Amino acid sequence: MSDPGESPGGPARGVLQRSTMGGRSYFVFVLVFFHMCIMNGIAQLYENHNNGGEDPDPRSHQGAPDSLQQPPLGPKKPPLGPKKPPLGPKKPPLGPKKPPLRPQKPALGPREPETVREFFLPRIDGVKVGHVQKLSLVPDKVHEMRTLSLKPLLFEIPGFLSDAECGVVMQLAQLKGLVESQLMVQEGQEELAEELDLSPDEIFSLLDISQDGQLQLSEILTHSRVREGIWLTPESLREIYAGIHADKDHNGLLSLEEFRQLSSDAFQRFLLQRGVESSQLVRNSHHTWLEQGPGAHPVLQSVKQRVVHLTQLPDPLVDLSEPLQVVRYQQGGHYHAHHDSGPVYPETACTHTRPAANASSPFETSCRYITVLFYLNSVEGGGETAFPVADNGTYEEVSLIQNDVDLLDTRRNCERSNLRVKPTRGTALFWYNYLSDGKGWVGEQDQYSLHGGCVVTRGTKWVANKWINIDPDYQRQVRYQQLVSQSAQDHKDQEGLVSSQDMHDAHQDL
Ligand SMILES: O=C(O)CCC(=O)C(=O)O
Ligand SMILES: [Fe+2]
Repeated sequence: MSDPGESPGGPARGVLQRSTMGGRSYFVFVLVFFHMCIMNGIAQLYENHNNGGEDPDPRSHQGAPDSLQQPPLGPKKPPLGPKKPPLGPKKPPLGPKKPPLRPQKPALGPREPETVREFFLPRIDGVKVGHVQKLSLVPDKVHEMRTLSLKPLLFEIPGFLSDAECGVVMQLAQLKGLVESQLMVQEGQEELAEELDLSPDEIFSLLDISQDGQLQLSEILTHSRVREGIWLTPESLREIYAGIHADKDHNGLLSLEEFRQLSSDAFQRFLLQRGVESSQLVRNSHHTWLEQGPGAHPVLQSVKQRVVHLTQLPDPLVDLSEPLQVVRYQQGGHYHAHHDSGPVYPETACTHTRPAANASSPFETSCRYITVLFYLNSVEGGGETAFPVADNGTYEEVSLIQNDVDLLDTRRNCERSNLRVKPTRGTALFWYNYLSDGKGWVGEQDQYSLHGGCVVTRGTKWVANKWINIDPDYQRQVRYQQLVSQSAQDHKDQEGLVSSQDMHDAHQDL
């Protein structure tokens, strides 16, 4: 499954308003349950945890960081590269296994219609779990980067940030102000639901994975762990069943007959009236965003530059990514397991390249190719980052919840995760949310990159996320960068600052 932390359930208020009686009510129920079940399997898969209603930050709702949404595109962003030196020489050595920045061009398969790829994303070789590579990220210091898993490709770099830098980032975040990371009621999925045209029997059949004519709790939860932003557990689902008299024969299962009789009014009313504590949400934290471009605090700029070196990506890709997200969990805080970015489908639009998209798409995700997670403090108790299925032999969605044990539940089952990283101040984790497509670009989502923040049992936990946004659609990424560069250029030209040669040189990196 993809990120459970985003608007999977959908439009409680809208549905309540619309639900009347009889056939209409039934139809609405179908929509509601479709939300619960199918939209989580589809729409949610398309989006990432910060799109949709959980995140009150406007840049999350609308997709892109403020600086990327404002036309013209680039005032806050540095120009894309007219003056940049070639990519290779300025990168620090990463040890013997460093992949070439411009490997031999692989066969491209079906010929691409517009431009041939001229750029190949570097991808660091993990070699094997436990492998250590030396990095020179800053002068006079050698960092060690240890491979923690190959699925996902995940590394740990102790001391990536100094104690003082961690302090500055936390202070800047506090100065800016943190907001709750999750809104209760998710908006914006109603129209999507109305486009759906499935009968209750069809929905039932889709949910009934084992095809035994009964819906088990795990079959419901596999498709929808989240309702109204609330993390559903087997217990809470039983409570809902009891509250709306769904399970008439009290056998813990929903038959088709029981399923057909469910009323959406009752279901919605139960959830909304029950009242919710923050511990029952998908995510229980506060966060803010810090820009890292020119004019930002030197520490933030320096961290960004270090990320460029770490990832070996060209500056523009990092510059045009989301700002730094700083997150604070208070005692009792958590973040259930999720993917930072959604899977790739032809219809998927990336938030950051939306200005360069040809057509509007109903599905949007942040397209976070890489996550760099910084621990800004060492946590007194709990708060580990869990990777439930890291290096698992297989990834099976249905195996994530078995016998009432939900591996994605970081409040209860973190200790069952394949990998847990204890927060240590200054350490950075770094992983790829996507595989390579084998042709030097972004491939499939790496399902093994599921991760979450375990409940903080003592003290406060501070982390920061640097997400590197890259569009799996190479052409769209190129178009977007050209657009940004052109926009920045237009600005400069108006001010008489640059020559046409500079314009010509733009985007040589991509
Ligand atoms: O808090 C953690 O350890 C993980 C945070 C995370 O996954 C996120 O913010 O996306
Ligand atoms: Fe995450």
